[in-house]
Order: sequence, then structure tokens, then C-alpha cells
Amino acid sequence: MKPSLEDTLLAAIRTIPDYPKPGILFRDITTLLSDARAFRRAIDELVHPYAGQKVDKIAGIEARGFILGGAVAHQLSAGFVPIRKKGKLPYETVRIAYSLEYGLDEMEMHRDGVSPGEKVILIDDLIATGGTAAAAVQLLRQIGADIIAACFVIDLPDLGGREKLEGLGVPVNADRVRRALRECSAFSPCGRRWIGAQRRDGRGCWTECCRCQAGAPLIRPSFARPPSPTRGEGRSYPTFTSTALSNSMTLSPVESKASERSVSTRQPGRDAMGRWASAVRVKVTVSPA
Ligand SMILES: O=P(O)(O)OC[C@H]1O[C@H](OP(=O)(O)OP(=O)(O)O)[C@H](O)[C@@H]1O
Ligand SMILES: Nc1ncnc2[nH]cnc12
Repeated sequence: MKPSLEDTLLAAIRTIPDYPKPGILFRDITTLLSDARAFRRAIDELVHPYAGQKVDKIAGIEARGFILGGAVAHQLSAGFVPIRKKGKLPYETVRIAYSLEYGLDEMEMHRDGVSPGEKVILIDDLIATGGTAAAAVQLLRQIGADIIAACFVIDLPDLGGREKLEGLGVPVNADRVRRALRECSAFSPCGRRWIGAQRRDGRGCWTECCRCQAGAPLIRPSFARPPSPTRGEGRSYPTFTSTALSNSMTLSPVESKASERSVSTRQPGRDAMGRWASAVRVKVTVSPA
């Protein structure tokens, strides 16, 4: 079965805890960009609602918005306009200061990047607080752009960015990863996906995760399938431990017991390349409760 768009994108996005500051779950799209299939699906998703419509310019926000925006502009046969961090553009610019999830910055664009009345789509990889995108909207409007929409691959809904942009009268297109990431960050304090396994002490699973090491609990996501007794999961669910076969994030070792048995199953986890996938083969060792 073809994986859903959400699963494809979510599996291709890497989450780095505490980068660039403690407490930030950094959503790294370099893994998505290097995955040809995920990259294409992300671009198709951004392009799809506007195919056949008159779009004059795509405005991409430095840096990740350049990569996505360039591909979208090509697909829509539109021009591309860079919105850059301050001090990088050679001609006359309009400039604005803004705040983001982890700091303050200034951005600018060429005064003649968009002509008054041109139809523009704003593109970036991610909307968090919406500070960056809202500033970009103000810059574009300052030079007379007619902003049709703002599009993102990732929306971190708890930070209210979408509402901020909608408050400025800009339609936001960012739904496909929204729900998945919300749940993803809800069930694991470091943004990792539940793989149906837990340490014996019930305090998280992967030894390499500083938060699990510190004892933060893993919470089962609401959308995960219930444990299946036919796969040897059900009865002993709270106490089973697993070793991923093709999973670089192996769980902490458990003592072997004569009464334990191993079952091979497929669960969300890391594939052989270390990327998240909706289904990887894992070996589950079922212990008596
Ligand atoms: O919604 P916000 O809270 O404003 O945050 C979103 C912005 O933050 C990231 O860029 P960043 O400023 O990290 O720059 P980069 O792309 O150059 O790394 C991201 O690519 C968005 O542009
Ligand atoms: N959590 C996050 N991950 C990646 N980029 C971001 N920009 C703002 N917040 C971010």
C-alpha cells in the first residue's frame, strides 16, 4: 500500500532535540530534501492548490524557503523572489525586524522584487510562531504585492503562527504534517515516534535520548493501533521490550529470560538509513507480565 503523504513527509523529517537552544525540537528538513520521493511529494503538495491559477511570483524565505520556493516557482512557471536575512542583497531594499521561536533577526527584499498588484505566494519550510512569515507579509505588502497564500510543509500548531497570518488576512496552506507533528511531539518529549516499546522501568526507551535518560515518560499516541494479541503484543503490552532489527536506535538491553519469546513485527521506527519510517521490521521480545 502506498504510504500516505503525511507518513511520507513525517518519516522524512528529522527531529533534533535541544537545537539550537535547550527546549527546542528542531524539525530538520535536510533529510526530506535528500529523499527524492519525499521531496517531490512535498513540492507537489505545495503546488497542487495553485496549478492553473495565475501566480506571478513565489517569495521564498531564507534559507529553507529558497529550496522549496525555487522548485515551486519552476512548477508554477512563476518568478522567484528571495526574502533574505539583512545585509545580503545588493540593490535597494525594504527591511523589517522580527522575532522567531529562538531569537531576533532582520530580513529584507529588493524594492523592485515584486511589482504592485502582482499575485504572490509566500513559501517557507516551517511556520512556528509566525514571526518570520508575518514580517515577510508586511515587506511584500509594503511594495504592493497581492499575497494569495502562505504555504509551509510543517506547521507547529501550538505556537500559533497560522492564526497570526490568518489575522493578517493571508490564507495558510500547511495542513498535511500539522496533525502528525502535533501528535508526534505530544507523545515523546523529544519528538520521536512511538515504536510500541518501552523500557522495563517504563521511563522512556532510547538510551541516546537525554530526556528519556532524565526519566521523561513516553506517552502512547492516540492514533497508534492498539496492541495486537495475535502479534504477541496485547497482554504483556506495558512490559514488553524490543530490539529493532534495522533500527539504529536500539533499546536498552534487557536480561534474557527463558519464558520470553520473540515476535517479528512492523512498527513505526527508523529504517536501515536511520530515517523515520511508518513501518520497519522489529523484533519484539515478549516477557510475561
Ligand atoms: O514561525 P517562526 O517562529 O518565525 O519560525 C519559522 C522560521 O524559522 C526557520 O528559519 P530560521 O530563522 O531558523 O532560518 P534558516 O532557515 O536560515 O535556518 C524557518 O525556516 C522559518 O523561516
Ligand atoms: N522548531 C523548529 N524547527 C525548525 N525550524 C524552526 N524555526 C522555528 N522553530 C523551528
